[in-house]
Amino acid sequence: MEVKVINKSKHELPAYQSISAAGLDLRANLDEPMILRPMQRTLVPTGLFMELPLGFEAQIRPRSGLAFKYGVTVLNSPGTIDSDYRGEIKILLVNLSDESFTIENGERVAQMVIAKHEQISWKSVKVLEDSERSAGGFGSTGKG
Ligand SMILES: O=c1ccn([C@H]2C[C@H](O)[C@@H](COP(=O)(O)OP(=O)(O)OP(=O)(O)O)O2)c(=O)[nH]1
Ligand SMILES: [Mg+2]
Repeated sequence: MEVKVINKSKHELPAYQSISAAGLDLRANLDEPMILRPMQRTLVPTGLFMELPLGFEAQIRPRSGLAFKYGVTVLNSPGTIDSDYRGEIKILLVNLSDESFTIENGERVAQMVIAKHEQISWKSVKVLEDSERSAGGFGSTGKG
């Protein structure tokens, strides 16, 4: 599927890093490195603008390596890019570690997965059909 994009960044368009990768790695588009102190959050610009077809969304997800090694993750994960959004794609990063993290220009700081989604219409009812689970949740099936 082709997606219209405007690339105002200093970098190449995001790419899949392997033949079957689900996510396109997104690069920080910065004039100078950004320092993210412990527990600090920031919006990282990408310089990318896109037009998703109706019925699709983009999800902004963390990169596991950054999360594991540095405690840096996407605060609103998965961030939602609506198909009618025409603004710059931004990445909401947070540093959950106890050390500062430097975001370099061009660093791949998150990944973007394009997904189909539905829009529903509500049908208000008085009763819902029962099920085996019924209202059980939040660990109701046990641990082991
Ligand atoms: O990680 C993100 C999340 C959102 N957005 C942009 C695209 C999205 O379509 C728009 C709105 O996002 P969302 O609906 O999550 O935020 P909101 O707080 O509900 O803002 P709004 O009232 O603008 O919908 O912001 C990003 O660039 N990055
Ligand atoms: Mg919203």
